[in-house]
Amino acid sequence: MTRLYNAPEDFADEMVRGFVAANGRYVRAVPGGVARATASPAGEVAVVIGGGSGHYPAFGGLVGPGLAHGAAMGNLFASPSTQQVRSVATAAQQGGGVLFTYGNYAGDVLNFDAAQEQLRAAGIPCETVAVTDDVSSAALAEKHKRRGIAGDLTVFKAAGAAAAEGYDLEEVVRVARLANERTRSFGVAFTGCTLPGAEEPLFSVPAGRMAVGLGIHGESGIGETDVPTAAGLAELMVGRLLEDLPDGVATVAGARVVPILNGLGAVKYEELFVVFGRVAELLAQVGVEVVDPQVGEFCTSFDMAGASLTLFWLDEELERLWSAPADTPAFRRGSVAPVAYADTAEVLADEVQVVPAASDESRVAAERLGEVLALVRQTVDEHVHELGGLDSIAGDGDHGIGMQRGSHAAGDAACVAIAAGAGAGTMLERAGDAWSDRAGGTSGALWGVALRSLGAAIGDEQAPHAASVAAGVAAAGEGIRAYGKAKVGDKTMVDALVPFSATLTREVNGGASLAEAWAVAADAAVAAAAATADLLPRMGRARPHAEKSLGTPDPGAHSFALIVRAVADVLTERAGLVTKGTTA
Ligand SMILES: Nc1ncnc2c1ncn2[C@@H]1O[C@H](COP(=O)(O)OP(=O)(O)O)[C@@H](O)[C@H]1O
Ligand SMILES: O=C(COP(=O)(O)O)[C@@H](O)CO
Repeated sequence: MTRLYNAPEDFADEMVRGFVAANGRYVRAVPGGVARATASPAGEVAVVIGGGSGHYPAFGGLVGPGLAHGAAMGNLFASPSTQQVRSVATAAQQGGGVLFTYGNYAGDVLNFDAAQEQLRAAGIPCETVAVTDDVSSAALAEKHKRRGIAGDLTVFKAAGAAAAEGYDLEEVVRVARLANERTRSFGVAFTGCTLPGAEEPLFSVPAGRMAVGLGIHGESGIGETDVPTAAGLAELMVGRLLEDLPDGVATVAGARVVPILNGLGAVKYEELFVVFGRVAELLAQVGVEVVDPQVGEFCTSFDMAGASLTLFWLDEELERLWSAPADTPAFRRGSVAPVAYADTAEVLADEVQVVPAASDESRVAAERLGEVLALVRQTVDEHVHELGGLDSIAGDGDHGIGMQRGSHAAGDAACVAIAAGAGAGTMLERAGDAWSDRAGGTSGALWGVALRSLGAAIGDEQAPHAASVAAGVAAAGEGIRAYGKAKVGDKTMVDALVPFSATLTREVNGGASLAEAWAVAADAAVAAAAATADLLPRMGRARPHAEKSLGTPDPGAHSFALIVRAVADVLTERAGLVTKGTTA
């Protein structure tokens, strides 16, 4: 149970504020997360980490000399948005380029990759290493599909130390890849976590049973077994990790390894020490030389009761980098040389956004579309718990709160744009920016793409009409597919969007009004979303838990269908909004 919060939707923002207030010696707040409070040498490579909130000390707690230069801090269990990542990297970079490193999750990959493209276009060299240490999330042959869990730390630390030693970007990337290749983790859970404001944990494990192969977002394990003794758990974890040796480790005897026994939130340090006693014995029995073991909390999942073991297989260079000094809120070793505080006076003035000229009819249409966005927000509010519940079956339970944050931000941005005299196209583009910026995660990025594509197709000249709306929806669909790379049948929102768009275009081309065409298309989306219950997910968070999701519709397809259905009802009701063929 997460007991202490104000409004649940404000939890992540308030957490960051308090974290900065408590750690001003290490970090300063920047839009989107935190950057080092201390100055770094000009030309040093900046290591920028990040991810969703709810995993402290990942990610903000690992910012400081010898480790990360900045952390993009997303909403609870949702990746930071592209804007957040770009903004933190811009604040953290020192002229030597940027390494992005983070756990390998769909939302993080989408948003960090997009930020990387934007930074490169702005002339800032930028590379990425996604951490893939969780052996339970994919077979060794598909290591690139594995998730990042507590092994994030070894990669961040190696990269941060290399940057501090003056390695250039290419060399920092090499070291981060090597550390990732030589890091393996495996975890278990006894209970799921409960998000602030939620009444139920994201999953539960029957009494006396243990989920094996945990995820750090309240995803249940890949399998289940009886709860073993502490020694039995140590044997399970060490045994599993010794089956998955990294390339370059031919034999375990004589290998030097940093073990990290990580508590997920509700397992006590004393319990971890009991487990670790047996871990150390088992490693010694096979001839592993334990170096600088770590027992504590390094990547958590709120109040989840669980533990993971990471083995970091050192070579000479990695051992030197691991042992190098670091000074961050949550990870300290050795003593770092005294550092001055960063001069932040010049940083990050808000961009002034000028509203482009628009025709009168487009401005009137913007007001009507603003009402539609208010309806989207209301629809999401009414279904927020249902969406979270669907997402908790095989995902991370955040789809409701992510959609809520995004739709509220889009509605607010629409009001600001309308008040500033924006046309319909600009208003939708601003709403899309706000949606993706505030929601983060996969669906936030994709709804941002959708609204921006729709806005670009509609423009600020003419009032939207049935044909331009159908073309805009088709452009939104193409944008989402190009960005997210999902195909029909992968069990994503694309499964509802594609039939919706195809039906809308067909009906409009056949002469239906927008209201008539939208209603038929919404029926198609609702049916297609329901039919995703029979599919196995091939993309996103639900993929490692594919079988669990059978029988449950995809959350993103379902929310899409709810929204287009609600819009259909309003369009039909207010048919005055739409005139056949030409005027919306
Ligand atoms: N590659 C993708 N393309 C399109 N939609 C996707 C993709 N990956 C995931 N989704 C959609 O995103 C939904 C999950 O959204 P959300 O929970 O908000 O994001 P996250 O999984 O990042 O926390 C899924 O139910 C699915 O519909
Ligand atoms: O959940 C996280 C990001 O992944 P999504 O794919 O957006 O859910 C985050 O907590 C780990 O970075």
